[in-house]
Amino acid sequence: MSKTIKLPIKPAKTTITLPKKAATSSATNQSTKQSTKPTSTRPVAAKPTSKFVQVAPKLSELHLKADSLSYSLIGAAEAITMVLNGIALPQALAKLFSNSNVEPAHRGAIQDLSYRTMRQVGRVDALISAMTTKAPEPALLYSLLCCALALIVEEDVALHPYAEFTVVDQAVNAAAAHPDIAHAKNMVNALLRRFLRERHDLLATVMKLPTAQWNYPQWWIDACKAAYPKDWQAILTAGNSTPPLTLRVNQRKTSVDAYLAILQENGMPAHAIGPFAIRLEQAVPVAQIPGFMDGLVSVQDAAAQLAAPLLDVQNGMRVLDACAAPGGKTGHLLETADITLTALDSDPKRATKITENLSRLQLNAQLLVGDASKADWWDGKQFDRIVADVPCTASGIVRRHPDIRWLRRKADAAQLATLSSRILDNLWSMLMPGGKLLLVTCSVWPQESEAQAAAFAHRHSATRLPAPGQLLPCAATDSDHDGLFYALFQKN
Ligand SMILES: C[S@@+](CC[C@H](N)C(=O)[O-])C[C@H]1O[C@@H](n2cnc3c(N)ncnc32)[C@H](O)[C@@H]1O
Repeated sequence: MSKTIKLPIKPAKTTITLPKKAATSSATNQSTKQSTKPTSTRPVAAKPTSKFVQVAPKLSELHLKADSLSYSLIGAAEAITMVLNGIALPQALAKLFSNSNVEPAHRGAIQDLSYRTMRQVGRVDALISAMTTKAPEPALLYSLLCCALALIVEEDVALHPYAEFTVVDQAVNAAAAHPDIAHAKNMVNALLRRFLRERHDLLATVMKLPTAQWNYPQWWIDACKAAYPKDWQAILTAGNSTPPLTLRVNQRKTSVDAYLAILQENGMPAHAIGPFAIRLEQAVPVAQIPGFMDGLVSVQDAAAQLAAPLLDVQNGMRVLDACAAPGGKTGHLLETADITLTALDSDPKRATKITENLSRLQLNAQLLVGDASKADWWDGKQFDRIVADVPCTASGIVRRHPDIRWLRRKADAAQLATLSSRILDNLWSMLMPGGKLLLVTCSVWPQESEAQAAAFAHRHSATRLPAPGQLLPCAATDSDHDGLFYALFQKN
């Protein structure tokens, strides 16, 4: 059954596309006909930690105004360069912000630009390739071109957030301000102006490449087509959309109707999209969400909100949330019934997020750092209910993490499925007879989801209870959610 998520796991560190060819100013002046032959995008293994990452001047040391587009462009280019070196975008941004003391007020613009660029990497990479004869170097130069092109790549100029010539000027200023790429400011100017002159022809040429058309690596497009021959285009399209801000109402403190009224009073249009789910029409920082700090609501995708009701927890039960960080489902389970909950995660840093979330919700759980495929953390008392929100490729949440598709490798799904099957087998022995185990993934790859569930049920003669199965990512106005998989098992 195909329908749609869960929270981010750490993407594997290694696989992004780095340019094989670098730009030269003279190359940018070649005619479109000569140089716009479509070439495939260039997924190659990431280079080891680059010179840039180690020695680049801090953003704060560049002579740029922090509220200028040049500053955001070079900041985003630095983040994208880290992604090219295999670092996940959220970590890259966190590193950039702390290393360069970027003021909170200026982080949003860099973040938006970085995410926008990651959603367009396949296309802008093909455009750079079409306009150059060798890869722009250093990587920061390539990233700056990607960020600038991402702002002007739409054919429909009405969709551009800035005037095109402003983007060109600010990108040139950004290059000029950074000692590593100042030498290439004329090339930046030439390439971007050439794009503006020849946009139509250049786009018509590169859009023949699936990687440029869809903004995914070729292997990903092929895998999606093979798994979903009818739905692959809709799935890829949903993965390129900007996700909404969806809230989960804390039923211990308020109701959907009461909270919608609070939002209305605060001039924040929103509507219900699930039993506890509310979608805000306009995303805002969490600090601006009424009652967020008091635990009235949490941020959680609508599909992820299905876990707690599916697990059917009752007062007094012993419940294990086996891969719990940052605690989205932990919080929801505790909001649902008076249970004794153990929240386990193998990553100590991520586990601290569970504490933060539960303290905001004023709820309690036993927090453990440990490996769900082992039993060294277990007290030997079986659980009535277990959630196994296992580590996966996160292929169902690429709209929230547009870098994942470029960081993942084709073989990751099989490797993660092997780890998850060990976790599931181990957890099954910790479940009471008659108890229920919920398998969750935020993947759309069958080997991590339905094939995993079927093999597990077969190995353990487990009864499969009704569950949504594969929810495909969906970005419609009436139904908006990530791509999650749910299978529910009962121990006989
Ligand atoms: C998809 S996230 C969980 C999201 C969480 N359930 C929520 O709703 O907020 C998967 C989690 O599994 C954890 N993990 C990975 N391998 C693990 C293992 N062997 N044992 C326990 N946790 C693991 C990761 O650190 C990550 O936090």
